[in-house]
Amino acid sequence: MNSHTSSALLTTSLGDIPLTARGKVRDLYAMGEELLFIATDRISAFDHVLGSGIPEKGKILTQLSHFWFDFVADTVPNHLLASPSAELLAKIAPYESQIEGRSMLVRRAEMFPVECVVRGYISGSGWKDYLATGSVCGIELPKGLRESDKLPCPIFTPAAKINTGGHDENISYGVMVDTIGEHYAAELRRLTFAIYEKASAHAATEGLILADTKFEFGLVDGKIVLADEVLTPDSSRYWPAESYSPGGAQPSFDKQYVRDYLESIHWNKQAPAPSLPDEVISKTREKYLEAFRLITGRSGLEMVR
Ligand SMILES: C[C@H](c1ccccc1)n1cc(-c2ncnc(N)c2C#N)cn1
Repeated sequence: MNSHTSSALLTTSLGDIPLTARGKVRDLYAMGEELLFIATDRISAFDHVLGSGIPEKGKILTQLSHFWFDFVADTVPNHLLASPSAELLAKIAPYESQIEGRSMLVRRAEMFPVECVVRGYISGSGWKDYLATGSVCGIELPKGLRESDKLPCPIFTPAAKINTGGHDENISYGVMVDTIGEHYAAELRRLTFAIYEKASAHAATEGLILADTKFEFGLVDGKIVLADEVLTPDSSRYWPAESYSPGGAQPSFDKQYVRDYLESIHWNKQAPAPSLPDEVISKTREKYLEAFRLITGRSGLEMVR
């Protein structure tokens, strides 16, 4: 059993810690006010979880989240548990070897039902909305933009979480205000821009364009905290600056080998997701490690925490 299958084997609980939420590539277990956030080695592409995992992907992305939580800690507090209870540590001890480095112990937060997306470049669903309406989330953009163009300034483009596992729905800031109130909407927008400014500047020093990213926030003891994973290649678009060329979709820093392979076999997206050749797996793992090294400045995958 390896880590991209282990969470499948821990489908409903980790010992007697019940599964509380399961995403395509992440699992969340809950014990009272303490949660265990596990990143698996599963990889998704074109909204499908593929038949092969990427060894250590969960660990690499978890260590990236730890790095970024620390990097922006003076801007926003986060949901990481400063001191997990002895009871929780005892409960997860039997699984430590499976989840070491790819799990975060976090505090239960009252999550805002909004994904806080910030875009420095026009791409993905933002590009589709721009083509259709000339705007994104009600924000009118200059005419004549090309796909992947850098925007005159970053834009805040929230999305409503769709629990059915479908695509989240881009909403206007006004709808966000109606949903969570003006105070929290304004504060989450401010924090989103502040974090993006710091993170994109750091990424740029390492030759990476942070094109866009998605944050999730919650309330712990009435205070806003940054939650979920943060600034990982799964929650962000990272592009290599050296090959940046607006006018079309940019190569994904981490998933391009997978995408190219799936295109090469003319995969019918209605069919079960295929497994990946060893070469695609190993090259993709190398890209995740490269992102880790560039962003953290660490040569190996020694744990941040
Ligand atoms: C979307 C995400 C998710 C993660 C893993 C698997 C499926 C979904 N999620 C995060 C929470 C959550 N709830 C309460 N407190 C928290 N600190 C967090 C966090 N992070 C609920 N869902």
